[in-house]
Amino acid sequence: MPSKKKRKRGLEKRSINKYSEKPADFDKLGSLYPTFQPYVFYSSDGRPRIDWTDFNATRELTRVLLLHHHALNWWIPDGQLCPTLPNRSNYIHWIEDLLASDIIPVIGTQVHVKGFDIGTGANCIYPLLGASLLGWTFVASDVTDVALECSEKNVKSNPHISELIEIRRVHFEEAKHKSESGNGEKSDFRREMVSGNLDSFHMQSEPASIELESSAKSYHGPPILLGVVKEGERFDFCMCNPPFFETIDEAGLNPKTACGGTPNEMVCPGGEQAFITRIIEDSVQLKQSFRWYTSMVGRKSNLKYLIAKLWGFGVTIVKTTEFVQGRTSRWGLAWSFIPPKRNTVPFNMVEKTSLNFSLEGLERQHSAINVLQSANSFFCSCSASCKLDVNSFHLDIIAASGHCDALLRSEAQNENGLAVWKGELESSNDSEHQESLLRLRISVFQQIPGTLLVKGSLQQRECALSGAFPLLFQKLEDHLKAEFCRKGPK
Ligand SMILES: C[S@@+](CC[C@H](N)C(=O)[O-])C[C@H]1O[C@@H](n2cnc3c(N)ncnc32)[C@H](O)[C@@H]1O
Repeated sequence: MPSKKKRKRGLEKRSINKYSEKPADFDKLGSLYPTFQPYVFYSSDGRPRIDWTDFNATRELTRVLLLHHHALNWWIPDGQLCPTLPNRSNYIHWIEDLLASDIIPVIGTQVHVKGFDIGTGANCIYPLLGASLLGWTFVASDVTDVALECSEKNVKSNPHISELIEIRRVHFEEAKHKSESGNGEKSDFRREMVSGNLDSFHMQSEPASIELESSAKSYHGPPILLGVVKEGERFDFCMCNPPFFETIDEAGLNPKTACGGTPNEMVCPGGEQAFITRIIEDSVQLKQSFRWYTSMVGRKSNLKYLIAKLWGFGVTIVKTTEFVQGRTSRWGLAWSFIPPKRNTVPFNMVEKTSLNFSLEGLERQHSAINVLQSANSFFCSCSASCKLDVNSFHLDIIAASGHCDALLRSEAQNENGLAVWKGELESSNDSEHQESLLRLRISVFQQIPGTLLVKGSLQQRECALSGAFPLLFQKLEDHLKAEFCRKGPK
């Protein structure tokens, strides 16, 4: 049963992901809901199926599942993005886990869990699930009239949770005014956009007059968090299923499914990389107004780019997860500016504590020791503490967040910097400081002549920086391959 009112913080029951194990039982749903029955047919093996390429079928399935499992009334107009519930539920449950882990402490005295859904869409799916399953309160933003009107309708048709959800229009003019009023914020959208003509907005071909220097792909669109979050507001988390694509052609809308999705929902200039980069940049300004900032990411290459960016901005923690649905993977990315709690419960920061790669095609004069020495200088360049053991062919590294930042941004410290950092690492007995250090071991083994295996192992999984391990190891791989591996036949 959905909760009737806001649940107090700490009284949250862990919810069950209804979609994690079994696929939907079309037979049962068809017999319970006559409006769904016409969409169910039986394949030659006798299994009940629906036609995933029929938008009406996927929308009706979503409608009956929300009604059946969550007692939610729901509808969207033709062509609007129809959410797949397993994937949306996974995201909600992941945030539930982040909040429950308590690694990032609660801010202020807020009694109820409060989330911000960036781009709630006509379907308003995250607030509806979060409020009905967990009693969370939400501010849900969007920019298009259809999304705002329809999400409002979806909220109102569920009176038992309607008081928990505020639908908030993103006003272009309001944020522009803020940026002109001298708070130093850059404005990158144009006056004609104030009219609210989002289609012309999406079609604008020139880049905006002020580009984001730091993003490879720049976002020029309506405000996202800055200018939408009100003065003094505090949130436990934000979440976002961003417009993933740069063009509607790129969206290519999976021919095997019909989940709708208009250009306004699926596309933004610069795609998800630019959109999430803007969320990150807004978070740098809003800092501790949110306990966790999160976003869904559609491409693994963007995930790597965004994580490196985050460390560069001095976040205290980065957490990722993979959401797998059928053959499609999406990733969850979370970060915070709040220092992690002392003596936190073990927290599953990375899936793998051991990674490896091979160095192939090595010249005869290059041995395992040369590779270890190169790894040693790689980590020393950022002033991490390194201990090379040439007898056992391994290198032990201890790095603080500043070292990880520097390595991920490829910035080495100067000699003075090295002394300060090393001194800090070696002299500190502070348990909190020790707990927040990343400890790695790099070992090198000969496999066959000309091929070495480099193995990296995380020595302490429960460390706030352990999320940096795969990224650092990837950087090391690039560094060693560039130095030792032959490019091709000479
Ligand atoms: C991919 S849809 C996600 C809809 C819904 N949250 C879901 O998961 O199905 C992206 C949504 O973001 C909205 N959007 C685009 N730019 C925005 C902005 N600057 N602020 C708020 N919403 C925005 C779009 O109108 C669209 O509804």
